[in-house]
Amino acid sequence: MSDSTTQESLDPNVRQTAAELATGDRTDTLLQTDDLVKTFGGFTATDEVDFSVEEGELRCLIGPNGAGKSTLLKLITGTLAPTEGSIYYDGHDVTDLEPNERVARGISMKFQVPSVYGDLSVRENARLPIQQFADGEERRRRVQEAIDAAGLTGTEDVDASTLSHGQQQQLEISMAASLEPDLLLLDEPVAGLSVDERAEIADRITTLNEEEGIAFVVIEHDTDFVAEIADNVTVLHKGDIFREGSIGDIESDPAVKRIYLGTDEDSDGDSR
Ligand SMILES: Nc1ncnc2c1ncn2[C@@H]1O[C@H](COP(=O)(O)OP(=O)(O)OP(=O)(O)O)[C@@H](O)[C@H]1O
Repeated sequence: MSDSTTQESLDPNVRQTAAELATGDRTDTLLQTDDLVKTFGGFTATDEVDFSVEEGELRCLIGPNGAGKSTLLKLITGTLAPTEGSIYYDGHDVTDLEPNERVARGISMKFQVPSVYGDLSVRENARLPIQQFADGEERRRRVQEAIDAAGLTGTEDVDASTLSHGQQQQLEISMAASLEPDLLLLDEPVAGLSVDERAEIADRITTLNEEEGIAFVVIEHDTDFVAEIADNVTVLHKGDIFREGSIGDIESDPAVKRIYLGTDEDSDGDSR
């Protein structure tokens, strides 16, 4: 959905670096958070986070429980409002936009818990996001494509509650992808799934990334799954970015091992 027209490039909210302004070049950064802070009462869940995603990138977000991963994704979608800081998407400041306005800009999210409507059929669920912008034959075709892409051909009329957990996750990824996002955020998409279901979700994510150019941020605990899908990994710890790199670099980093074991006092002299 990103479309940098001449009009948009005159938008006073467009953020460009001094170098870009000097040369007229734009980078390929799709998302950038700037000193993003979220506090709950006296507790800081994200602490001045500068997180970025390039166009078409597939990035995994890992970190111990409570590191602030889900909070960061909710700030990006607008489900949570930041305490301080800014979020730039496709060069525009989207910090004050409502979640639905961010969806219209191209940010889509699938939450940790499947949120398909169990008492609606597979077809009715698949139709929900599509009916906002397509009707008639185009709507029918796109709904069927979403169902087929989820591997659910033949289940169109059954209640979604009768699907397996893995099928519900597939349906929900289809629903998020049918909004034609440029950035899709997935919070633990394979939690509780079987080995076969995990492989199918991995396939689905890499296909959407490679064939449709959708950039992903995927929260995941299983490093084998991360290694299978991700170009790049960000490690979040105590609400801030602790490391970024390839999964190979991250897995062999002793400081990362320590934070997972909860013995990280040596790495930053702090514990939370
Ligand atoms: N609405 C809230 N009110 C108060 N505290 C919250 C709220 N949401 C999150 N937190 C706290 O913020 C911290 C970060 O939570 P978050 O869910 O972002 O972590 P996470 O890295 O996604 O963890 P996990 O891997 O366990 O899902 C946690 O200590 C959590 O208890």
